[in-house]
Amino acid sequence: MTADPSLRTVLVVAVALIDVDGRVLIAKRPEGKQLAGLWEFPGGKVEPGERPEAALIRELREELGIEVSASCLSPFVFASHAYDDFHLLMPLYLCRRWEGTVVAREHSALAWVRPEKLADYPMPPADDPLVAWLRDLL
Ligand SMILES: Nc1nc2c([nH]c(=O)n2[C@H]2C[C@H](O)[C@@H](COP(=O)(O)OP(=O)(O)OP(=O)(O)O)O2)c(=O)[nH]1
Ligand SMILES: [Mg+2]
Repeated sequence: MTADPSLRTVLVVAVALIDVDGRVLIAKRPEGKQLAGLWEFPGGKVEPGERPEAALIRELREELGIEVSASCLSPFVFASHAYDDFHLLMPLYLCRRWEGTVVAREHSALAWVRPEKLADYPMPPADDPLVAWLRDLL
């Protein structure tokens, strides 16, 4: 029997960067990408053989131009969401410390948002439970 490739589980790591005022960074997905125009937590796919924290550190360098150390990444909650063509498994880390200033290298916009205001920004359906956890626990 052949496995249905459309049911593959994709591991994506993401982070809620939190600034000194308790605001969370979200980033707008650019045109041409899946889920374009929606706001997301920065991050991306874990490559084969890559540790999740290393993948997140790499993605934050590529996407935002900041340096984060693994010891500053706190595992928080995760999303498990069935999209039509794949199943998304996405741990969300918290991070309050980084080096450098965030720049939108791959996104069309960035926003620092109070947790209770995150629901005002359209995000992928997988993110709804994460937003609720941030609002309730931060
Ligand atoms: N980074 C991120 N991805 C999310 C979120 N919510 C959500 O459904 N996703 C989905 C969108 C994509 O299908 C997948 C992550 O893909 P991505 O486009 O960010 O991956 P990547 O940074 O490695 O970029 P690429 O090289 O594959 O283009 O996870 C979120 O909050 N943050
Ligand atoms: Mg990404």
